[in-house]
Amino acid sequence: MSAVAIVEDVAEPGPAAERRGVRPLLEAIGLTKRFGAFTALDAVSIELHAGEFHALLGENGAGKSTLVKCMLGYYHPDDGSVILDGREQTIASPRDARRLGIGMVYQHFTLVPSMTVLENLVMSRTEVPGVIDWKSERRALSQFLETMPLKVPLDTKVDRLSSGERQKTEILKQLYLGSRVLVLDEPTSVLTPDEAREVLGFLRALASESGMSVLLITHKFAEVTAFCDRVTVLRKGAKVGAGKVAELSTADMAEMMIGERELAAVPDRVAHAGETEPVLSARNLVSGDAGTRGSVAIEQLDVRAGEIVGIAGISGNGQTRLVELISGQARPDAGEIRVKGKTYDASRAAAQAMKVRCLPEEPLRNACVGKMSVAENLAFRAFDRAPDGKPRRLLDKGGMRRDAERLIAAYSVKTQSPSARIETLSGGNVQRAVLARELSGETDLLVAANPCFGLDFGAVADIRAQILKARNDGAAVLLVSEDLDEVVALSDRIAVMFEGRIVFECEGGEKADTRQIGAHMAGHSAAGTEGLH
Ligand SMILES: Nc1ncnc2c1ncn2[C@@H]1O[C@H](COP(=O)(O)OP(=O)(O)OP(=O)(O)O)[C@@H](O)[C@H]1O
Repeated sequence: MSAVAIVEDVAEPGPAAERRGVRPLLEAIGLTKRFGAFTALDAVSIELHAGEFHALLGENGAGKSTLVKCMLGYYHPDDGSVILDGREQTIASPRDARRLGIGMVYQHFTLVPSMTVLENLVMSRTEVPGVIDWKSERRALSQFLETMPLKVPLDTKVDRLSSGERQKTEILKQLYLGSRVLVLDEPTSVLTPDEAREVLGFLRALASESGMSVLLITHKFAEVTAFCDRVTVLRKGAKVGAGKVAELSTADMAEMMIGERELAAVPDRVAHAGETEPVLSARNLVSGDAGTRGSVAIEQLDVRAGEIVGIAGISGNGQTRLVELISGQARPDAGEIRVKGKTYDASRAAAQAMKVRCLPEEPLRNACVGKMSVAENLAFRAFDRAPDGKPRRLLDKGGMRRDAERLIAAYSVKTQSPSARIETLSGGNVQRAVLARELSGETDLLVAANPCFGLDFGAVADIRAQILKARNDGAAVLLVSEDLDEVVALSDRIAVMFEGRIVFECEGGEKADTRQIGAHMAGHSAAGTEGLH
């Protein structure tokens, strides 16, 4: 057995539960879920006590989402039971879960963008009257919100909210619906560090005061140690450990998650000779009306071979549009993008010829066809070319499968087989698959948007190593990330975007002053607006 013995889940309650008695509020016993011949969840049990903040850890594909989906009625487990308040429950649908007070906040938003916060909250109830008395609904909601330290504007349409406000609305929605068990799937990935502390601190306090039980799926050990009472760890669909957070070190938890496997070593940064012509240059790039959410107004942005330029910014400040413009998902209203000195129209042919590769946000939606196989998705860049680069008329299915097997092994993509539909992969494994496709072959320009979003720490090490390797091999890398630590760690230079413009630039790595960068991200400076060049 490894140095970290499997910690028996001794049904010991967390501190708040100790006050309230030992019977768990919710208990899942022996949950098993199979997809065909594949067992995604193998007799997993978990106990959530009243007032407890419980972390659920595991690598990408370990079965965390499958477990909570079984508890919430999205999946019907093949075996096992869910017990609430000591009574076995049949949770056949999410509606049943909601009725029982089990709610979930997803990684992706479930609010209706064209409706206001008020309308969203009212319409989310299980029972909505045929005729809604909006006046009294507003009064009730305002009173409810007054008791909450998290603030959201009731009359604003959701599509006008920042990511942080949307996330807070999702959480408030669950509290408004009266959830007694709240499951959160990586809630802080769209929040700034301050917002993350605010939200988790609030939920921590609320759990202790009200007896609500919170189950937090996270890849961030800092959140587990700062906020959680107990932890359950899954590996390959099985429970491999559980215990009190206070009695476990980060290393213990990491070892439970991955065993004794070594993490990828991040390569040293290779120095490149002198100033070169930029590989990517954007001039006077405009998209959308200046100052509106998500618009872009960049005078100058250059990225040279062998460097990583990191774009830091709070979500909604134009970074997503910038990536869309470079990857061809959107057209600029004005301005120009050049790659290696030539005008770049971001067509598939141009991307092929200029060796431009892109890992967009939400890769399953933006870079994959979910119903096609992993092998087919991995072949999107190359299926119509022979190895010598000549056009190919007939698909080489055998070759596609061999290439897929090679990439799946090289990038440790967890899939049942190359022919599995890519939408059946866990979120982190879709991310790995797309990066495997984009980094195979020669790359002169790599655009990576939030490349480590939702990835476990082992995968983060792998992906960061791959990006640095691409840079060391001479690629120009534009890294757009909402994770400031990631931008600082990986970038040679950093540009901060605020309201569509580049408002600040500085060196990356140890020389970066994160407080100063943070202030510019929040728009707290009238600093220069020159572009990065
Ligand atoms: N509908 C499905 N059909 C087939 N396989 C599935 C399906 N849903 C999940 N799986 C498989 O079950 C396993 C567990 O996936 P799950 O999404 O629960 O992992 P996870 O721990 O939540 O990962 P991540 O951290 O990447 O979100 C994965 O191997 C995944 O490919």
